[in-house]
Amino acid sequence: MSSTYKLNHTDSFGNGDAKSLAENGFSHLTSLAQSEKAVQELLLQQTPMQTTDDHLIEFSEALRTVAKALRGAAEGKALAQAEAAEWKRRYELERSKNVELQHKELSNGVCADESNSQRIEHLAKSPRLYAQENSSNGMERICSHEVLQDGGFNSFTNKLKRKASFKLSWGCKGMANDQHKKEIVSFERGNISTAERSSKQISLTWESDPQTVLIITKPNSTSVRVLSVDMVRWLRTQKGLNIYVEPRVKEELLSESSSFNFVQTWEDDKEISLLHTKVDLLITLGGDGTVLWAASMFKGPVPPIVPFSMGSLGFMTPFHSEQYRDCLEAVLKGPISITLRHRLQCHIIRDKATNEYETEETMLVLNEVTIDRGISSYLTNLECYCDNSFVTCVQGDGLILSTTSGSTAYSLAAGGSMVHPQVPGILFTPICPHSLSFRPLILPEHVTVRVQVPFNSRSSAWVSFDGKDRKQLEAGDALVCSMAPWPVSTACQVESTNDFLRSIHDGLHWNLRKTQSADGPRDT
Ligand SMILES: NC(=O)c1ccc[n+]([C@@H]2O[C@H](COP(=O)([O-])OP(=O)(O)OC[C@H]3O[C@@H](n4cnc5c(N)ncnc54)[C@H](O)[C@@H]3O)[C@@H](O)[C@H]2O)c1
Ligand SMILES: Nc1ncnc2c1ncn2[C@@H]1O[C@H](COP(=O)(O)OP(=O)(O)OP(=O)(O)O)[C@@H](O)[C@H]1O
Repeated sequence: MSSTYKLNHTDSFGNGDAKSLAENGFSHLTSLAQSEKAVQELLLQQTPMQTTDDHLIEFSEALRTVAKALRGAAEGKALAQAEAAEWKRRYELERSKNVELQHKELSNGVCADESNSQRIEHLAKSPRLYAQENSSNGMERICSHEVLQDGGFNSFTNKLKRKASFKLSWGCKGMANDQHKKEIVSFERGNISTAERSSKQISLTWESDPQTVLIITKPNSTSVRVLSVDMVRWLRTQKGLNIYVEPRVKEELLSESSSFNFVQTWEDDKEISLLHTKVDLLITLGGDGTVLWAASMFKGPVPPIVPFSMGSLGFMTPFHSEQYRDCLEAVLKGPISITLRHRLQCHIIRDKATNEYETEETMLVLNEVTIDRGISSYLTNLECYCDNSFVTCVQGDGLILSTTSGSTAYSLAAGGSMVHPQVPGILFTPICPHSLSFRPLILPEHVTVRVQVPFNSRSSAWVSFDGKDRKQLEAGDALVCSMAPWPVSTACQVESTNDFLRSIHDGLHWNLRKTQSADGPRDT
């Protein structure tokens, strides 16, 4: 029988044996006393000038050690400040949302019972904890719309608005029982085994009928414009849905016919920030850029997206516009397979910021965040850390931190691997590194990556988010990046893996080669 053992988390310092430590400590003391004696004997033999030089060298080494320690402490502080600011931002966001809902409820005259008010109080104090408690109480529904959107108090918010609810379930294609089984790691009797895989094909099943659809369209395209007119009319007359479009599109529709005045839109950013509470389904008409654009409008939870291909490549747009009616019929009925695409949340910490709350607005990316040399002709010099551990210094044109969805975009062009979008991870791909040994990395999804422009950098660097919103990073500024809690779910044509393979075959002609003919030399 193999021996039994326990798996434990250990800290990075390790916990050595106390006895051997004491012994080591004793032998250190003895050797220290001996070396001190040796140093004294040496000093007696030396001239006064030599002694002064030695002292100066020793002193400068000590100063260097202190400077190194101070730099380490400053780096640790910057990271802690970034984290504190992010938590504060989330806390304020949740709190203001809850207070707003509470006010709405009072003004609607709905009498909140005691348990609801306690829950609101609890949420306002500790939104994240509440969401976790709620989502881990052994229910089969492990990732519900309500949990992502409202922190779990759906019965209360249902009184305030009408949103279609749905559930996500993890299961194998074709399996009758698609109930999610948690991944179980067992280490009984010294044997480690996993019972279930955590990430299976995900399907979305509506629990109540979707009622509101948002349509986002690529601008300046006649075919998109023609299709959007037809689709809006069909969704309204045949499906009786409420429809939101961008202000530009509403104008286009009204210029077509005044009968489109039922179409809704928004006026400012505040209204955009509330869209996720009203919209059940998001339809995009365009290419991958339109999907990126639509996702970037949602700084928090994103409604499920049905992307129609009206561009040239369409990695994330599996649906054909010609059959849009059949496709939307199927989606509105459900269940549908989805790809849950992770996003990265990024924020810039300015060296000039005087306190930890002075971070800039958090940016969410579906493809990647890129730090490059911009218009500068010098090499970028970027110090990279992963959870406080030094990774490397990028010297080249720049660095791409990509999601797995973005692995087939810019990261691919820079030599990164193609990764199935359902794999959670952060790709660390250099752009033209001036080194023969810089291979791209894939980091696990739970890490925080920090990229800093060193104080002695010759030039500044530039950040862009999904290829947009360029910002300058001066010496001393840093970009902090981690996995966002709000993924983007896109409907699949068949299912996630089939769609991914189809897109790399059709879009990139991956590994296309004429098949070798059967005639010719063979192994005997
Ligand atoms: N050298 C490069 O390959 C390069 C350079 C700059 C930007 N980009 C990519 O362009 C994206 C912005 O896209 P856009 O449409 O707004 O700009 P765009 O109009 O310049 O199009 C960029 C191209 O990248 C494709 N693309 C976008 N996301 C993709 C994905 N996840 N998988 C495969 N291909 C994808 C698009 O279909 C399009 O053909 C950026 O996020 C970046 O990934 C690539
Ligand atoms: N609703 C929108 N409002 C403003 N800009 C948009 C919108 N939708 C898309 N864009 C921008 O338009 C550009 C082109 O969009 P998209 O990539 O969808 O079309 P495409 O270039 O024809 O398709 P493909 O990328 O497949 O070749 C992108 O830069 C995108 O950011």
